[in-house]
Amino acid sequence: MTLQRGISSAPYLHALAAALTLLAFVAMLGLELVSSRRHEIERAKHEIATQAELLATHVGDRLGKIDIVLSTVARQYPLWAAWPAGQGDDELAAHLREIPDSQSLRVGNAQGSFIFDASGKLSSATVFDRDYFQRLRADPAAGLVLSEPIFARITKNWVITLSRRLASPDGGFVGHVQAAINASQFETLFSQMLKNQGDVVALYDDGIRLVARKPAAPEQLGKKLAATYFESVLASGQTAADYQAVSPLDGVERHFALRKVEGLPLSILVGRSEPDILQEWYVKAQVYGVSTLLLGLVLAALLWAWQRNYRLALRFGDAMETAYLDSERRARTLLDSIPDPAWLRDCTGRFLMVNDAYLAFCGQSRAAVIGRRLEEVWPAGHAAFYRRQDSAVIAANAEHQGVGEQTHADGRRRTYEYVHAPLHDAAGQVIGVAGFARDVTPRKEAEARADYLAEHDALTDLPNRLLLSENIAQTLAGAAGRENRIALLLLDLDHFKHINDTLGHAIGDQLLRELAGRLKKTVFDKDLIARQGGDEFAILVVDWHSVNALAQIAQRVLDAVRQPFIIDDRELLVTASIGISLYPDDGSDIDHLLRNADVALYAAKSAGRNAYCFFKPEMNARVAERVTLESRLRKAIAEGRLLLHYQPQYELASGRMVGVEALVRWQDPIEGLISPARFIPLAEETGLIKPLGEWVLNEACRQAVAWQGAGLPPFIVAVNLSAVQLADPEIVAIVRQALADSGLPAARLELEITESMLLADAERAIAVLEDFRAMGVKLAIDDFGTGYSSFSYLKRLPLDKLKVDQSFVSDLTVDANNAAIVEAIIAVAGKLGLRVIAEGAETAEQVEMLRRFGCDEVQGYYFSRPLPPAEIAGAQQRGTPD
Ligand SMILES: Nc1nc2c(ncn2[C@@H]2O[C@H](COP(=O)(O)O[C@H]3[C@@H](O)[C@H](n4cnc5c(=O)[nH]c(N)nc54)O[C@@H]3COP(=O)(O)O)[C@@H](O)[C@H]2O)c(=O)[nH]1
Repeated sequence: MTLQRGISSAPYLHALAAALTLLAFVAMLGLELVSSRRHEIERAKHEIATQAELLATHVGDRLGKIDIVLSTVARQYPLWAAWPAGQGDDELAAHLREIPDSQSLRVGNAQGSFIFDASGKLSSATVFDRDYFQRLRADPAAGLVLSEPIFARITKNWVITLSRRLASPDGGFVGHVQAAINASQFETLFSQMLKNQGDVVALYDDGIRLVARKPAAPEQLGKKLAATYFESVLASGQTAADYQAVSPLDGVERHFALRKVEGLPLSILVGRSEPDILQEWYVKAQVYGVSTLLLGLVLAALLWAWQRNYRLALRFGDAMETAYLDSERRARTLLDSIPDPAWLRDCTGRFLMVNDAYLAFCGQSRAAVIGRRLEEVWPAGHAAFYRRQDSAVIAANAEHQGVGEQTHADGRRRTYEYVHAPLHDAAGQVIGVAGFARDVTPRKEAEARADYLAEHDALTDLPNRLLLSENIAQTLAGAAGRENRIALLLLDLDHFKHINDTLGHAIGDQLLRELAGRLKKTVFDKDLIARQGGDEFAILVVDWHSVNALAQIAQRVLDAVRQPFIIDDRELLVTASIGISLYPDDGSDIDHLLRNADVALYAAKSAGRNAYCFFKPEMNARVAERVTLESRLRKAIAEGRLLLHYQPQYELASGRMVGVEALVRWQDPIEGLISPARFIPLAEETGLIKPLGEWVLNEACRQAVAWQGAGLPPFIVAVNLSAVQLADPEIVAIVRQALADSGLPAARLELEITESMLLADAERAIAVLEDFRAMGVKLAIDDFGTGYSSFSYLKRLPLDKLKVDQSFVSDLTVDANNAAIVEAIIAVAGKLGLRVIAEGAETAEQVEMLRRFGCDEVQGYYFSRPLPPAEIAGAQQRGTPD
């Protein structure tokens, strides 16, 4: 780019140079032409001068011979007077033969008549009137006299006569001797001298009369030339002159060479016009001009072609450069779009090209890398490593792939997969190495993470079922034949589903995470804790020595679980159940240990939860029974084999039946009535409690309205709500619908809720209870005293009644502690404005003590067992025994 911009003025310089060259050439040609013109003119002048001199000499010679003859005759003529007639003619004829240029030789007398003639024939013509005759007659010193060209009267042609005076011994004029030269002889002679059409050769006498001329000018012959330079030359006595003048004869300007004929009154004038002189020069000038023109045209054409090619070349160069830059930009863009380092190095390890990722990788600027050798970019160790790789690729002329670790410029240790490939030129020679390194750290980490997650639980980061199995297998393999034993504790949270359903999975997950943390702190490091899935955890305890120790571990775990969890500012109380199986007593492989721990877990759940159980072989039978029971219960619900019994509740003060508690019964065709204590926990675990509980609610409301319709006085119907039901988001709507469907006033429905249900998620429980209260439904806490409710907490609940758990009532009269607890509950309830009902009263003593404590209501076998609906009227009428 820079180069092209730098030479962009070149076309103008070249044009200038060409123009100057052409100008110089033209100047040179001009000078040469001027010089040659001058030379041509000089040469012509020299030539015509030479011609004039030659002619003058030649004419002088020829006329001189004639003059010699004339002089001889003139000298001898006095002798002729004695000669006989005719001898003079013979003498003249002999002389005439000596001068062939003369066509005649005659002698005339003093009167101008010819008296001798070399031809032997005398002409009668007289020349007395001729100027030359008069000059000869008048001038004794006339010498040779030439006539003007005259038309010969005898020979009838143009002649020039040469005459000499014939004198008597006393000098008197006696005549003249005359030779005549045919004027055409001069023309013939002159024509030999003519080189150009415009050349002129003329012979003038001293009177500047034209004697002969070529080209012929007959009308001018004998006439005096108008005053010219010629005249002044003769006048000055010069015998030679070269000059330039316009001919008065034809008006043509010529260079003239004037030469006097020596000894004769004649002058030769040779003239040549410049156009004739310069004929060749003109051709030359034209050739030069045309050459110059052609050269100019050629130069212009070459220049044009050169410029055109130059511009084409420039455009091509621009296009090439643009294409190259585009190509390079595209390559760079492509290269830079690669998020991983890529580079090209030559065989000396010098960087040819790198992408942005490479610069980030090495932490250098582009300027610090491009054109630099490896050692200038990388520390010595790295550079040597890369150089070895390059050398191997160059030597093998083959691609090489590998994986390596490298510290990125940002300081992070990264794993790279790299490819090195030989770089070839067009001839296939290796000229360098192309490299590409992909940062596979995330993938490697992901693979490591995947490997980890394959054996670990993502939520709690505990080993998962797979790793547990592997550990058990390994531990069992190591334990075989050893005294140390292995125990598997399977832990499951009680009512965890309730927490998930009511508080959401995020809270449930957080609870599980925190639980995992607690479990880890509870057992030894050598013991393995794994999450089996859901809310089920396994603890592999190794090297235990006694069942008691295991029991302590289990209890420690249960205690840890029971500690309140604070999650999202909520206090959550949960319990867990644990099943324990022992190696090798309860199984010699993983599957048996797991299965039997699960059976023991179920036993712990069945035993009331918040407990641990060691596996016992007979538990398997119970599990089998449980499976059977579940399917039968489903069938019973579907077939309507459930029914309700109602246990009366009496007010101690009045002895009136003030309410009944609805208690579900299962009328099995084989077993008869099955206790809810057997199937309610199963229904809760399987979810069957929802349809079952809804049925109980609807049936109890319907029955209450039916009693009222049958004329019984109004009394309350208490219905048990399980934890699963309370967690149902639809529970408020279900209750409202039951009241609406039956028409039972809300104030006659009492819902019994256990303490533990409220404690699991107090905030939500309070909200639901508020909804019930708003509806007008009465609320009672069932099994009160078995939980951990504080009085401050109780105050927040919209309750109507506390139902003292029958475990306190049954020992009331024999256990002072229980009595104290019951008395305290009744006292506190009184302070909170709550009514108290005691359940499980079986004896009059118990009733009496409860009355003394101030208990409001009593329910128990002492008054009545749960009764079919039809018997409630009787119970109502009977009232209390006392
Ligand atoms: N969620 C629901 N739970 C229910 C429903 N129906 C019953 N149940 C619960 O089942 C458990 C066992 O009930 P059940 O066998 O009916 O026993 C009740 C009474 O028969 C018994 N009781 C009453 N008085 C005495 C007594 O003097 N002695 C004695 N040994 N037992 C007595 O107590 C049970 C009533 O308990 P409670 O509910 O706490 O008031 C039991 O937990 C029932 O709650 C149902 O529809 N839904």
